Amino acid sequence: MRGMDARTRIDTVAAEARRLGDSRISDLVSAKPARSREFALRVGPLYANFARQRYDRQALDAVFAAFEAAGGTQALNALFDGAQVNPTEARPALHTALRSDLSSSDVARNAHAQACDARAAMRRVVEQLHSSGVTDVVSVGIGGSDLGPRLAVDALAEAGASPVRVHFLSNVDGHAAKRVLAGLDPARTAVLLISKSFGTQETLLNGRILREWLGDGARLYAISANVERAAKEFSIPPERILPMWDWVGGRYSLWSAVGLPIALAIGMDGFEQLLDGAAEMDAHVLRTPMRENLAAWHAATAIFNRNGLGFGAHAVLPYDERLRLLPNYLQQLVMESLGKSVQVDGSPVAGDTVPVWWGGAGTDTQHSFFQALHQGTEPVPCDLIGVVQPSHGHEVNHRALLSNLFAQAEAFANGQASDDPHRSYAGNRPSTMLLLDALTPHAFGALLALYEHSVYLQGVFWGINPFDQFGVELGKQLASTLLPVLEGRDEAHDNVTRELIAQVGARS
Ligand SMILES: O=P(O)(O)OC[C@H]1O[C@](O)(CO)[C@@H](O)[C@@H]1O
Repeated sequence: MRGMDARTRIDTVAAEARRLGDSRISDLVSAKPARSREFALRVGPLYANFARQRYDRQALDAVFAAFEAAGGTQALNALFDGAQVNPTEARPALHTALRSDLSSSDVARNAHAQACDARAAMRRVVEQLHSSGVTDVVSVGIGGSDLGPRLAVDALAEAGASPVRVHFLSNVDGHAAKRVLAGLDPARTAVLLISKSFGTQETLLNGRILREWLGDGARLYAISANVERAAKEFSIPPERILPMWDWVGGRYSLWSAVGLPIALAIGMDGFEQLLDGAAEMDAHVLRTPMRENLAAWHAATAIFNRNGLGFGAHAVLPYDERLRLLPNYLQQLVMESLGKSVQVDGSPVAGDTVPVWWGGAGTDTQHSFFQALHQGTEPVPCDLIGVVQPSHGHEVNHRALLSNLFAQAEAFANGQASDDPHRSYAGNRPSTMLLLDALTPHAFGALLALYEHSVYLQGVFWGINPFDQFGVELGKQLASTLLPVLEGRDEAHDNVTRELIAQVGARS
């Protein structure tokens, strides 16, 4: 098994899916009643049930063996130790060092020490802003410098609990700035410019709008790995710039000072609980054999559904309004990490990699796209996510919410036969159920860390680098060449683009 290449790993998974043939989820469950318990794991506040997937123990074990053959355990150690797991950019990816101290390597220890210093600086900024009379904070950033903090604030902030309201501005579309600024008072607003590179067009342009709008630069802060550029272009003094590092990927950065909007919204203690939850998942993932390892189960499920069953989409369906932005966040985490067609050595991948990830919050989405999930021609495997204890007192609603969550999972798996083909449900549609005890910062941190580690293990299985994102560069380069065309200073080189820009000229 050892040294098995990616092609063989994928073939192994496909062979297991073929062996299982048309096995139905309902048959797998009824043949082995213990499956509903045995295909479930708990890590702290997070429970996961995989009984309604279309594999059996033998298939799962084959995927775990393939993970091991791909060097999964060593790869996890390499990640935590700060080895160069991002070889195309010659960097480690030490997001784990931002929240846990599980490796004794010098690189990881040094990173953890820097993270602790940055956290102390964050605490000072939070105290300063909470006691400054500032009522609103606008966080300007995009991608990994926006989606994680935006999700966490939406999920965890209780209205009125913080002295400041936190707003987010990401899109280069000026309507976004117009909307965010409407109703805000520049004299009582602070602005955070968050950009690892400080070279991102959207953030620089929005940052300039905000700096001008603020008038007084005294309430302008930056979080960046490019301190010089932040200081130079926006004249922000060093004490108002918090660090980032090239050893943290943007989409893995909410645990760093990039999470300042979170700390402002839920308090620094809440932010540290978030880190503790992620650290609990880190310890579990690093120390637990594949067969009991929640991230390995989650990754194996994704691999089986993609390479075994050939499904091209995956839905994230949180049954909690507070997690409505989770699909947006996971789209970047998963698709920017795993949307690759070449292996680390540059050779083509051996089979399909990431499917399309999408989704939305239940029960709203039941009334929009669930029709396709139940009766569309291709099953869409999904993660259904529920929260056991709500933080509201509307118990009847909460029971209704949970009844819908469990009902959908049952309907996906079991379907329902009918003589009328229009009213027939094929079922046999795989789903994983994730249940959080409550949506605390700790549980939320554990959930996000689970996804990060699952993504990493999927990358290891496919032999790809989950930490680069060169695919986003071409569009950025072309946009920069088309800017002078839109300003009438150059000609477009592509015929269709030239025609489109002529339309803009004629109508504006
Ligand atoms: O934090 P920065 O450097 O502004 O980058 C923002 C985002 O842009 C990307 O590079 C993709 O365009 C993401 O990976 C990153 O999170």
